[in-house]
This record gives sequence, C-alpha cells and structure tokens, in this order.
Amino acid sequence: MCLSGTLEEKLAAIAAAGFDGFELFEPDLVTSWLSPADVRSRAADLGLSIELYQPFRDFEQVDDDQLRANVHRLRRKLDLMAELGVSTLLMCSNVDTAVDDSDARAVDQLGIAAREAADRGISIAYEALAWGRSVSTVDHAWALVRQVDHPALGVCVDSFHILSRGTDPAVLDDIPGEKILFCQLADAPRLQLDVLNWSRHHRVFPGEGDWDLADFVARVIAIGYRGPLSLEVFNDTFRQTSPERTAMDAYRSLVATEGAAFERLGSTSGELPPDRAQRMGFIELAPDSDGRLKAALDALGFERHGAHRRKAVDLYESGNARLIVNRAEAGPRARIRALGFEVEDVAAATDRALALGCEVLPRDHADGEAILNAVSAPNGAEIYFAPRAESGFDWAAEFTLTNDGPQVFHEVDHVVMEQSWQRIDEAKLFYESILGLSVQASSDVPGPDGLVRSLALKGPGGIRVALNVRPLEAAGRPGFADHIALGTDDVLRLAERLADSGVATLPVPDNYYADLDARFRLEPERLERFRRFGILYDRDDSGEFLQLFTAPIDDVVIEIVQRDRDYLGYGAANAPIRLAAQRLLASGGVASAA
Ligand SMILES: O=C(O)c1ccc(O)c(O)c1
Ligand SMILES: [Mg+2]
Repeated sequence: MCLSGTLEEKLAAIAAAGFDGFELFEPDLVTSWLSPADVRSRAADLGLSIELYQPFRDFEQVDDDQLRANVHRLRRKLDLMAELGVSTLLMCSNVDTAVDDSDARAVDQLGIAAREAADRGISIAYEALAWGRSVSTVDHAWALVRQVDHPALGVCVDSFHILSRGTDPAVLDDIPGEKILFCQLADAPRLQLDVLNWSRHHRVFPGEGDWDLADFVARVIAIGYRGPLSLEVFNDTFRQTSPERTAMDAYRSLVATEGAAFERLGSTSGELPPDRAQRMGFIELAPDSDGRLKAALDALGFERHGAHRRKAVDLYESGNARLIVNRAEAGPRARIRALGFEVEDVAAATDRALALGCEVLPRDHADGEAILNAVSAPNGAEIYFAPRAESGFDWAAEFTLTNDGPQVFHEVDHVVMEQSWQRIDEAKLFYESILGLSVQASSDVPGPDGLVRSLALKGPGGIRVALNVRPLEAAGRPGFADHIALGTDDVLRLAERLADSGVATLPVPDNYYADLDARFRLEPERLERFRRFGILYDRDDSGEFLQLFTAPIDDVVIEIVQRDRDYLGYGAANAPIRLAAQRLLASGGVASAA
C-alpha cells in the first residue's frame, strides 16, 4: 500500500528499486487478475520473496457465532497463503466485532488461530492497531501472545502504532526477539489528529517525518529480531504518484535508516557514514543569453571571473562565493541548474549516494581535471560532490581568471529552490541522507497565490538550503523563482552600486516600511534608506538581518544578505513581501499606487 499502480506494476517497481521482498496486501490480490500461483511465480521471477500476507482483521474477542465464521475465513486465507508460498500472516487487533475486553477470551481465540496456522506450517504475527477496540498497545499484544504460548504465534511490531501513542519504544526491551515475527516501519509528521486518520493518510518513509526510526530499528535488532524490516506507509501522495519513483525513495529510506541503526549499535556493517557536506562549493546557472545575469554580477562586484579552459562556462568568484554561468545550456526556464557541495572524500560520498539508490550523472571530464560526481536532486537540480577548495584538487584551477577585483561577498549564505509538493518528503530524505543536512525549520509563507510551504535545511558547516513548495493553483504561473543569497557586510553599499548600474531590484510597498517602523522603531534616517533601496529588515534577540533582492533574472533572484551578530533565520517575516513583489513584476505591474 506504499505504492500506486496494479499489483504487477507495484512488483516491478519494488524489484527495480532493489528490495528483497514485499508484504502482499490483500486488496491488491483481490483486485488482480493474477492467480495466486501467478503472483508466486511473478515474485520469484523478479527475485522477490513474499514476506507476509495481510491484513487478517477482527478475529479475536468475538462471540461463538462470529468465531465460527472467523475460523472459516482464516482457513481459506491459510489455504491461499499455502498457494502463494507465504509463511507469515499479519493479524490486526480487533477494531470492530470484539464483544468484550477480556484477555481470557482473546487468549483462548488467538490460541485457536495459532493451532489452525501451525497445522499448515504458517505463523501469525499479531499486531496491536493503535485504534484497536481493546488491544491497542504492543505490550498488551505481547501479554496475550505470551499467555497463548504457542510457537506459531508472535507479535508484529509497527513503529507507527507504538510511536503515535507516545509510547516509549523501550517497551520493546521486554519482548524476546524471536517472538517478534515481523517488523513494520513508518515515520510520520507530528500532527494533532486521531490515530486512524493520521495512520491511513500521513505516514511517510523513515527519515521523512519527525520520529527517530533509526533508534526504533536499533532497539528491535538489539533485542534479537532478525526478520525483515518492512516499510508500511499509507500516504495519500505516494498512492497517486509514480510507483518507480516512490519505491526508490522507499529504498533510500530503508538503507539510510538501517545504516543509521547500525551506527547506533556501534557496528560498521551498515552503509558508509554520511560524508557531511561542509561548504557550498558552487552554484551553477544557465541563464538565457541576454547578458542580464552578467550585468548584475558585474554590478554586484563579482570582478574576479574567467572562462573554463575547455567548456563554455564562466566562473564568477567573490570570497568563498563561486557562481558558474553555463553559456552552452541556456534554457527558457533558467533556474539553479546545479549545486556543488564540498565533501571530505568525493569517492566515498559517491559510493554512499549509489548505495542510497542514486545514479551518477554522466559528465564531461578530461584528463587532469578535478574529479566531481553529480546526482540528480528530487527537483531535477544536479548535486555535485566536489573536493574541498583547499584539498589541492580545486576545480577552479581549470578556469583562466581574467580579472582579479575586490571581494565583496564572503560566501553563499543560502539557496532557495522550488520543489514540487509531491516530492517534498523525498527531498527532505534526499538532503538528509545524501548530504547530511538536517531540518532547521518548516513554515508556511502566505503569498498572493496561496501558502508556500518552506522547508529550511542546514548542514554542519553552515550550508543552508531552503525548499519552497509552490501552491497548487499557482502551478505554471509566473512569479516564482529560485534564489541565491550572498552574504556581505554592507548591504547598503551594494544597494547603491546596484542602483547606480541600473540593475532592477524587487519593489517593496511603503506599507511595509510603516509596519517596520511600528514594530522596530528604527531610526528615521535608517528606515528611509531602507525604503529608498527596497531593503528588508528583521531583528530578533540574536541579531539583525538585512536583505535586498534583485528582480528575477530569468527565474533566479539574487539576494544579498547581511547578518549582524548571531541572527540564524532567513527573515521569514519578510518572505510574503518577496512573493507579492515577484508576483507584481511577473504580471507586468508597476510598483506604484498611482
Ligand atoms: O490501517 C489499517 O487497517 C492497518 C492494517 C494493517 C497494518 O499493519 C496497519 O498498521 C494498519
Ligand atoms: Mg502495521
């Protein structure tokens, strides 16, 4: 149920992503024209084992009439499982037909089920659904299983049902590993929602939500569980998007989680540890070739620049900020084309990305040039692993710099890229698992076309990447842009330079400055200078923040930021102003009430 498609399509996607096996979800079989024997051979042909059949519902704690019907239903399903060659059945705790809460009745009836299953060489994994009528916790399920004391009956542990109830996963320490017959993993965002709807619509793959699934897996392994780790993710988006893509996302999640769990257990048999990206090595743009970007970069003081010895790309440098302008691959929608992340070890970072299901993109490389590898981010941007500039393998040496001017910027402060709503969970996992970034903040920015969800990620070396999800109705509408934020000590001076050289900046309404004055009581002269140049301002206990945006150059905005003291944010309060201004420019409006 993690995937969209028919049973055949799901199996193909699961196999292509690299999984060993799958849980067969009854509705997928019932709606399929494949016979059980067909499913069995199809799975075998794809190299997949059917690890579990599920769900078997509402068996226990019922009255005698219902029990007779349930035993009949169970026998049929056990026969079916024999045809399929599946040896574990998932039994969910009763959510519907239980007539009382008595453990005695549950133990009695689970014993009947265990003996029926054992007769056919099948085991039952009993799972407490968080919304179960009387059995809703894993410790309760385990207490019943222990009393039944039958080798064909154990528990299924599902991280969702345990963590959604706020239960300390340490409860697992009381269950012997061999009595856990199956382990299902799901992460979820923290929501204030009833558990059933939370579970059926909002699960995500481990690493994409708010829980610590690596800890959960480490615990399950520590108590001796050696069965499959299976992803059971009910999610409205995954159920309607490409199954191949979702399966790859799922595979990455499982490998990353397993690797992190092994790390916690002090074992090196997991995946390579993340090569945490240290610094933004470069940003590559492929603008339309009308020279506007070059004019803006010149005005901004990127006076140190030059061409690549062999390729149609230019490098613009200022301090640690390096921009590459690709003259060969200009496109109509010229967004951020590539980001280069400096890593300790390019080969190790590449191996890890490969293990996590990425493909290394083909790249034009000549002898004697630095080795960089690239993979594709969920929004299509190319993500390069680059050697550190100090490493002696600096790719920038391949450029012939023709100018050596003053250094206005110290670094790339952050980048903001657009991300489709369908892939925002995948994107979070991508940046966390491949580059070692972690979520700093998530917010909703009100804009003229709806709320823009913004997810800010941060790396240990100070790299900041924010992803903006464009509102649905705004799809295909102009007024959105990626942005590149450059850090400087003096926004005002740059504002003057931009104004002198005629580079357009984003218009800012006067109402904004009246509001700033009300909120911050700025010195009138300072406020007036902000207003004159369209500078945005924010302040909190840790410091001050000044921002200035160019008008979009193709689909990229250059932002100039000045952080004073320890201000850590991105001027979130100013983001609606930027959205409104971009919309105004995109619709050809002029920034005046007259
Ligand atoms: O939502 C459900 O009904 C359901 C079914 C089977 C499971 O393993 C589960 O965790 C939930
Ligand atoms: Mg489950």
